[in-house]
Amino acid sequence: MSEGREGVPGRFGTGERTERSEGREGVPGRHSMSERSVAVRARDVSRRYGSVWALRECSFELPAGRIVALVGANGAGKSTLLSIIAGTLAATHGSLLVHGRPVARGESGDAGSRVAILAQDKSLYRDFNVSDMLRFGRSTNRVWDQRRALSWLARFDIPLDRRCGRLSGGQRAQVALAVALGSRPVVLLLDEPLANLDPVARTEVTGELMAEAADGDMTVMLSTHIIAELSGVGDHLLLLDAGRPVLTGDVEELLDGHVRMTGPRADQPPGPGTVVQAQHTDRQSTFVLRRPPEPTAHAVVAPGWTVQPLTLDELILTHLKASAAAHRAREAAA
Ligand SMILES: Nc1ncnc2c1ncn2[C@@H]1O[C@H](COP(=O)(O)OP(=O)(O)OP(=O)(O)O)[C@@H](O)[C@H]1O
Repeated sequence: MSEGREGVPGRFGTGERTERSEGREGVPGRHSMSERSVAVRARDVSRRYGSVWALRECSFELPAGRIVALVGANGAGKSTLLSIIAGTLAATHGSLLVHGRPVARGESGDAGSRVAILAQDKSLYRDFNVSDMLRFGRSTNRVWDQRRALSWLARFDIPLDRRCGRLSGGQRAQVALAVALGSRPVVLLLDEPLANLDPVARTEVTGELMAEAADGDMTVMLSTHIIAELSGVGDHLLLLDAGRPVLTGDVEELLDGHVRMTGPRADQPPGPGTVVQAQHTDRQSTFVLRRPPEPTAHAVVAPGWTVQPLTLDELILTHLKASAAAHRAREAAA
């Protein structure tokens, strides 16, 4: 047999549901989720490799039944975080709950907290044909939904009798996804899985995944460092920079909660909110503001100032720049 398995499946922990939590990390969202709707809750999760901190004090909540885009530059800690959620890697500090249950390494799981991870190097058994891969999925998972796996493959015209080694990279990604979906995970983690798909297939796959998530109350978390790939992919965002979450929340709410204000040179913006970025010329100032949640605060626009919304790309890049500046300031102060 050639390669190792792809990220077939799951992991799971046992334990009790815990208290409702309010904690938020980085930049807060507008409301905290009820216990039932939280798929993943991380508290101060950190991971060190030797002297390198890949993740530092990550605290966040991810909603159930949604598509979460995990975004960050190369080396930001995305794969490390996904591996910790999957239970294939231990955190150095902190706690992580999947549907209220602690993630523990090496356990076979219960149905309430099954996590499937599709890693970047998703190798299938090259000598297996696609049907063999499904049989393999059935034999290695306590829960197996053959119909779901088959229907995914049919939707994307993947021939069942073709050996995996003879499939294109994109088709192999589809087989790996079918096997992962067949294990009926409550959380499906996709580590840059769409890289081999062409843009049309990528849009189709993410659309289908959204439908699967909505139907089955499954949470999908997919990582990418390509911001341009993001559009329409996720409805919830977790942005990592240098191992720390710098922005997390519902994409629409985040977009709604930020504005760019441009006007005459000023030290402070004319409206309320947290300044994420300030840029000045001799005559003009531009502020990106995170607005406070109160609706009344939205109305304030001073004479001579214009207020514009941000695109998702702009929102992400602005927060990444702000995070990098804060990082430099921390280092300078140390
Ligand atoms: N096994 C390891 N040993 C030592 N350092 C590691 C190891 N795995 C990851 N790192 C380091 O931890 C940090 C985070 O890596 P990680 O792979 O989680 O980032 P990533 O966001 O997934 O990156 P990419 O987008 O390039 O895949 C990086 O500085 C990386 O070099």
